[in-house]
Amino acid sequence: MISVIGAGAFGTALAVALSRDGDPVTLWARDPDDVALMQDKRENGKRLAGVSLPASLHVTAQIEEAAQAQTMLIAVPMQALGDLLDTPAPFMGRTLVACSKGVDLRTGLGPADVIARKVPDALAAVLTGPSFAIDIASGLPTALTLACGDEPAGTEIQHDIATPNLRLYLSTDVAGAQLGGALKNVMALAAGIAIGAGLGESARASAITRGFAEMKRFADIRGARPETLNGLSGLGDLILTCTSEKSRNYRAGLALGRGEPVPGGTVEGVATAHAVTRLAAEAGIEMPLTAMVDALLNGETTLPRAVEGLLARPLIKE
Ligand SMILES: NC(=O)C1=CN([C@@H]2O[C@H](COP(=O)(O)OP(=O)(O)OC[C@H]3O[C@@H](n4cnc5c(N)ncnc54)[C@H](OP(=O)(O)O)[C@@H]3O)[C@@H](O)[C@H]2O)C=CC1
Ligand SMILES: O=C(CO)COP(=O)(O)O
Repeated sequence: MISVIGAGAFGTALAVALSRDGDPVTLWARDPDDVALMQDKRENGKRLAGVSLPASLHVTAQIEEAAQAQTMLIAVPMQALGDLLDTPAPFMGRTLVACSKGVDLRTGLGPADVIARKVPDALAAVLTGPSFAIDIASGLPTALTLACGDEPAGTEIQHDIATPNLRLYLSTDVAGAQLGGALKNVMALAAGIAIGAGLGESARASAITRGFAEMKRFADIRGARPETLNGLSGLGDLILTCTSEKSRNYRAGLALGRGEPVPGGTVEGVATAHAVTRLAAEAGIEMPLTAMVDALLNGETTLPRAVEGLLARPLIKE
């Protein structure tokens, strides 16, 4: 049996997709009132309105019920993951599949690393790649990366989670998979800024391409394999998120570029830009786009100054 921890848009979408064919799935939400409403309406009106919850999907606010599953997909925002696992009992000895995309501000770790640190006896894996919650919930074809350091165990998880419309590719590069998903959100902010500020689609294409170079540079120093960044978890998700207004990170970038307030809610790239700017500086590598996004978000620069600074950088080899 599978359970999903966190009934946001993504957790709900995964739970719907995995239970659609009648398989029992438990979805855990922290708020009992939300759970009562979901049970009553058979819909998560707060986070994924318009999608019916299949009959075999059980919603609960009791973490012990979710812990009856051997495989638990954890889909809470990145900055909430560490706190959630501070009560490790329900998660011990389980297979924990991290679905968050980001870098933990406090530790600089990715989601699988946070799991490994907080629940050392669990088997940690990462599910990531190009996938809007609504696409998954609607049963549209989606291909994702399932990364697990233990290849035989990863193969089992891959087969447990895959559905006819949710195709999973296996990787053993956990570091690369979790970084691709985190860093592409920062680049989606940059791409949105370019369009929002009226810099044009050519500028956005440059931001995506040079952003990808930054992603690979950072991933390299964190021990990721280059081919992982070229796959679904890196390039695949970068393309999706930098080109679609369904992305919250891209929309936040659009707002920033237009000089409007950045919308609230789960915009993972904001904290990731901050964490990665610090980590890159400590490691002595250049990440100019990431640093620009972070500085703009923090009000440390203005858009004209940021663009001028990027264009005035020394001319280098590609
Ligand atoms: N939406 C998408 O298309 C995709 C999202 N993701 C990733 O999934 C993660 C979650 O995103 P998403 O589902 O969209 O976010 P949402 O904003 O839709 O929902 C966040 C959910 O997390 C819950 N939550 C927040 N803090 C805690 C906490 N401390 N303990 C328990 N639950 C908590 C919220 O509960 P409450 O309602 O009570 O506040 C809410 O149910 C992110 O890292 C995101 O990058 C990955 C792929 C696609
Ligand atoms: O990760 C996602 C798609 O793969 C969702 O992107 P946003 O968090 O920007 O909405």
